[in-house]
Amino acid sequence: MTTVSPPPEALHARIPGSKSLTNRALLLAAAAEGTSVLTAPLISDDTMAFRQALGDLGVRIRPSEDDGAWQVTGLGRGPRGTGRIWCADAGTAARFLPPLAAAGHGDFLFTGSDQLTARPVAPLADALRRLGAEVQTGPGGTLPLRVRAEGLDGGALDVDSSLSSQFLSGLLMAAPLLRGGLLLRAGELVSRPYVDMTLALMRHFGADVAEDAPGGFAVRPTGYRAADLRIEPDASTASYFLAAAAVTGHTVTVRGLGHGSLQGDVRFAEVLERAGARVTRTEDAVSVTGTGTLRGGFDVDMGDISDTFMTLAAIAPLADAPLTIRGIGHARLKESDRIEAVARNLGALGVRTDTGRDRITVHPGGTSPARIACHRDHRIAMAFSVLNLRTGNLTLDDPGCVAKTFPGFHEEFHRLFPGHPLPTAPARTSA
Ligand SMILES: O=C(O)C1=C[C@@H](OP(=O)(O)O)[C@@H](O)[C@H](O)C1
Ligand SMILES: C=C(OP(=O)(O)O)C(=O)O
Repeated sequence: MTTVSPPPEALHARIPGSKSLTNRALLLAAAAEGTSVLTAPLISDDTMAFRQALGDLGVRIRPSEDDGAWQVTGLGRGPRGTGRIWCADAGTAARFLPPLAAAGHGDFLFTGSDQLTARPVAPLADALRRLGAEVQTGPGGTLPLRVRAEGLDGGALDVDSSLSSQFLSGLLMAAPLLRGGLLLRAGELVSRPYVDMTLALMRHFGADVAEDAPGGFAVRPTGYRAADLRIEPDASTASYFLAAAAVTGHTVTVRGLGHGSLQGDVRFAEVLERAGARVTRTEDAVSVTGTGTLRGGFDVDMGDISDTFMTLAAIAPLADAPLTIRGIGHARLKESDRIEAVARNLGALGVRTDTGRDRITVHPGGTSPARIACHRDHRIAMAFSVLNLRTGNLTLDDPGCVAKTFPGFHEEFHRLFPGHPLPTAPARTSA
């Protein structure tokens, strides 16, 4: 990757804030002593659900005087009380909030949509039980999850992080509130860059956390102190705009995602580079320029950046040779079984795919018109919108599902690429 200035003719994509940074910052500010200001937070279904849930746990969050920033007045401890907390579709809420509640005092019932209820929380429930909280889950270790707690002493714990890194992130963020701190050991760990993001934000809010050995974390019982944070644009969302550059031959620049980004998904640009696109990164921005063709014939492990695998898989039929994406077994446990959902949708277009437990191979070709089944999964809607810039013959069965992370996706995509149709009904917006 070269580090020269982005080309002057670039289309500038206006990418909203990172969901993962917004929800972490909300939680850490909520647990901190004092008032924190979060600038440029994401406003979408997932972050509004998280914000509402913290409000229900007694945290005061209000708009600041200027520019849509949020002022969060922290509790300086875990929450106290009794109540039912709605997590909607947000995996981050279901996996980050129960450990915070367990570090507080009371009786909390976490519930969510049918989609979220189908996703696992058992490893988190087990970990909280071993720490001394009283925890019940629904059938098969899913939501609803009930936590009764009188604070936690802490100790040492192995955490099963093979299905999702969110269990580890949730426990890590609660750890400074435990009476004796916490030693956490993750065995097989998926989505590692999200854990690094967790550690960086915990330190920003004053925590003392060290990685003593690979996958072994020591957290001291310091609590948190308030801190201000500007939220970076969402790198997973940026992937659709950068991929659009790659397949259309335009240059797209995203400001705010430069060298120092805290998000692993910025590395999606490197995958596009392997596929033949020109990529530049500066201190402040990433730019991708398409070359008109997409190079296939390679095999890439996207286990660390699996939210972006569908962005590549959806455009892979345009490549000049088959493409294999590996390491993505955990993507079967997200808003949809993403390997299956991508394979079926590509199949409907006439594209050949081979799938395995944790991989997919996409073969070139196929241009039949199709109605894409979104499975209420925002990333399917956004990924196939990129392919449609080239094929022009796809429709989405649920364009509004983009609201989970980017309610204004269709408008911004249309602004940059007028060939992208605006949906007749606007996306649901919870703001
Ligand atoms: O911690 C986070 O903010 C996230 C972690 C990832 O989940 P997994 O760890 O389940 O892969 C990612 O897919 C999700 O969108 C956000
Ligand atoms: C998997 C995702 O979300 P979450 O796990 O936070 O619900 C996602 O946004 O792709």
